Amino acid sequence: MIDRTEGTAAVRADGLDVRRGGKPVLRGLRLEIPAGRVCALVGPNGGGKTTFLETAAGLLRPDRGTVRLLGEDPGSDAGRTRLAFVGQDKPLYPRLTVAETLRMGRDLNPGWRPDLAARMLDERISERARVGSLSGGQRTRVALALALGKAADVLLLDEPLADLDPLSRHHVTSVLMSDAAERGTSIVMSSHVLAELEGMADEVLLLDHGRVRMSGPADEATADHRLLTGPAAEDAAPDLPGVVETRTRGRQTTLLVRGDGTVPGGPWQSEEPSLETLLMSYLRSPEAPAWIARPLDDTAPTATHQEAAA
Ligand SMILES: Nc1ncnc2c1ncn2[C@@H]1O[C@H](COP(=O)(O)OP(=O)(O)OP(=O)(O)O)[C@@H](O)[C@H]1O
Repeated sequence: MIDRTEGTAAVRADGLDVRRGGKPVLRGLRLEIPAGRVCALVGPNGGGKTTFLETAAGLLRPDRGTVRLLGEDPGSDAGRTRLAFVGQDKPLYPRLTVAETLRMGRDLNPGWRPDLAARMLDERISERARVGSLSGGQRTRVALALALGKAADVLLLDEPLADLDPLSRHHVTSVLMSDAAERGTSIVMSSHVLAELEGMADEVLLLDHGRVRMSGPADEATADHRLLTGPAAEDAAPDLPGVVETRTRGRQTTLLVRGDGTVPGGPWQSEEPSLETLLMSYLRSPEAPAWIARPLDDTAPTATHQEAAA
């Protein structure tokens, strides 16, 4: 494990406002992702996931508020050496071979670990192949190899699994999980494939309209909700506090309820929701109050990026 990351959040955003094309995209984001965790970043299209990752990677400057990676400004030299970012566009040099690309990674990164980079590749990606001749999924694997070889403390990955086949997805998620377990790497990865995040994510962060809808440990999130199933008859649904969503299909009604308390009994069955069910309910219920496990202390100062950097 990486001792120097203990006690400091992998990512902390405080009052983060980011505008793009003149429009507010992130709106006063306040959140903390603990170090050494695998965080699933989810949300609808346009919710602000890419903008958040690009800001956390130091590629976009906040209009207001701060973002810190392991306590560092991500735009500083110290911040840049501790993070690796893989965006959706994966800019690689098409004329270089895979071997030349990895040599470039070695030359640019003092802490380069060829063994870590090699884990992302397999015999189907020839080191002699030019990057421009690879498929989209193979290029993703090369971009991930560059990121992993950097041996960074925080990996920020924007939909890294999106163009991978099922075997490659399995390979890449195993390599990422091993890296998190062996080196204590903090990983924040966005994805739309909610089922795949189950069992992989320690933390969940749901962004919608540039605001936090859910933030905290995945197991706490599911344990703090109940899925109630019962008859669809009119007026049969129990009147409970904390209902996030009510759905009726055929003769059955399901309620997703916040809190592990009251179970109505009678014909109603109660179980803990899966992470996928929970996230789907929150995605379908934009009016439900946010679930935030660790609200940030309101007394913490909120400086602008420019103030903080000065
Ligand atoms: N380069 C840009 N210029 C102007 N507006 C942008 C730009 N990139 C993104 N936006 C806007 O910012 C908002 C958030 O986009 P963002 O890409 O961060 O969302 P996302 O959650 O990653 O979406 P997706 O799931 O589709 O990848 C959208 O309204 C989008 O139109």
